[in-house]
Amino acid sequence: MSEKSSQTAKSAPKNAPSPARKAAVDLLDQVLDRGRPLSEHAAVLEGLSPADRAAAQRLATDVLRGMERADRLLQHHLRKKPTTRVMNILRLGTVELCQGGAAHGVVSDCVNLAAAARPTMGAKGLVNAVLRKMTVDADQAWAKLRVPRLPKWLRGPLVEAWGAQAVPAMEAAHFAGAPVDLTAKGDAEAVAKAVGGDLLPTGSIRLQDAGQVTGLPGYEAGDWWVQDAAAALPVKLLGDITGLRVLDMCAAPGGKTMQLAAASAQVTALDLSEQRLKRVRQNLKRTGLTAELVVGDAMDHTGLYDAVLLDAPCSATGTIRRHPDLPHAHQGEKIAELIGLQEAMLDHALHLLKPGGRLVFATCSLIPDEGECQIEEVLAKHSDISVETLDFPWIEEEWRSEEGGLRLRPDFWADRGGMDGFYMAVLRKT
Ligand SMILES: C[S@@+](CC[C@H](N)C(=O)[O-])C[C@H]1O[C@@H](n2cnc3c(N)ncnc32)[C@H](O)[C@@H]1O
Repeated sequence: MSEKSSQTAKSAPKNAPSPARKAAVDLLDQVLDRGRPLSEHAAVLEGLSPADRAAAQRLATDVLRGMERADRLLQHHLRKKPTTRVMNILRLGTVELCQGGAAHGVVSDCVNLAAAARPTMGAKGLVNAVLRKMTVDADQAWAKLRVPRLPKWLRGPLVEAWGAQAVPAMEAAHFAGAPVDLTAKGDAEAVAKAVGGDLLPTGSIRLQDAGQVTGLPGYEAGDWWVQDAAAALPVKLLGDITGLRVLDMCAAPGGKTMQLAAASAQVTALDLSEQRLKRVRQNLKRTGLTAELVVGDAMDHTGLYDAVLLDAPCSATGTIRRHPDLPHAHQGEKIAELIGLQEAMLDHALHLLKPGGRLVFATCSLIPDEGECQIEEVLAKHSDISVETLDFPWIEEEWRSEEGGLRLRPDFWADRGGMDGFYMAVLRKT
């Protein structure tokens, strides 16, 4: 942890654990004990300094990424498995020590963390003894362990869909984490220069080591927003949309709404969640872009549009690089329901298209039932719908899927730092 993020700890009573480590373990408890994703725990981070908040999130995601390795190392030193909270303190200490954390600071703070609460107080000695052993050579053992695997509920279907070679490559991408990608409101080359990033072939700007993004040039002026390079492609597939009426059917937090507005479309941004739509409003304000915002259920929405973007709710399994909590927080029990919702939304979205209008269907999922299969079903059901041929110079042949869409995977662009998993296709009403 950085000096800055432990400042609060310095002013705290002697032996108080650092707020960032305590919050990191609280976050891990929520994910691993209660099955709730990290995005739902804003309350855990309340009252922390921005530096501690960032450190807590980074520590929790590092532990979730490396948990399989940490558990393998820990099992050699534990006769029986301790409570989840004690285990999470041990996981945090192990991951930090194996990734270059300062031995004394990490061990003593994890001991303080155990001592700070009644339910874990009795495990203080255990935490001390186990983590001290880890300081000897656990980092070398760590480096020799295999890349952590996805849990079985997800690994099985992915091996079936993409093959036994592809999945380890995806797991390596998940373990490596993700760089920060930006989408420029205007001149992408100028933004790349200003922030010192690389301009990707698809027009996004990539920063391998971004630091605090709000401190980057052009943030206040709203010259760009953070958006994975793959997530920026569905809107690009619409080409020139100047002056067209476009419905962004599931808009929040608004990355694609801003792209549509920046491309001079007349945008209606719809979302079921009033809370999440507030983020769209803030994003539009910062970037000086305009869209009509509507809170409502996509299934009740009426109107006729030149184009509809349906970035549907999905399993989000394509975003595990950034959200390593996802495969741990649940077992995929909601996926069948999501597939049904996507199908119903697709059908409804087609009714909102003018004749000749186009619909982009996208999901940040690696599961074909939430991508390719949805398009195959639409084509089988609707004789007036066809798949548009995608003809952009930045499309790589490897991305094309049989039914005419694009399949993006985290193991693609491995030499550049990967991309989120996504599916997208453009349909036309004839
Ligand atoms: C994948 S996210 C959209 C991301 C967004 N397009 C972007 O690029 O920032 C899916 C969104 O669908 C919204 N949603 C879920 N069910 C909905 C419904 N029935 N009608 C409208 N929006 C819905 C969720 O609130 C969520 O914001």
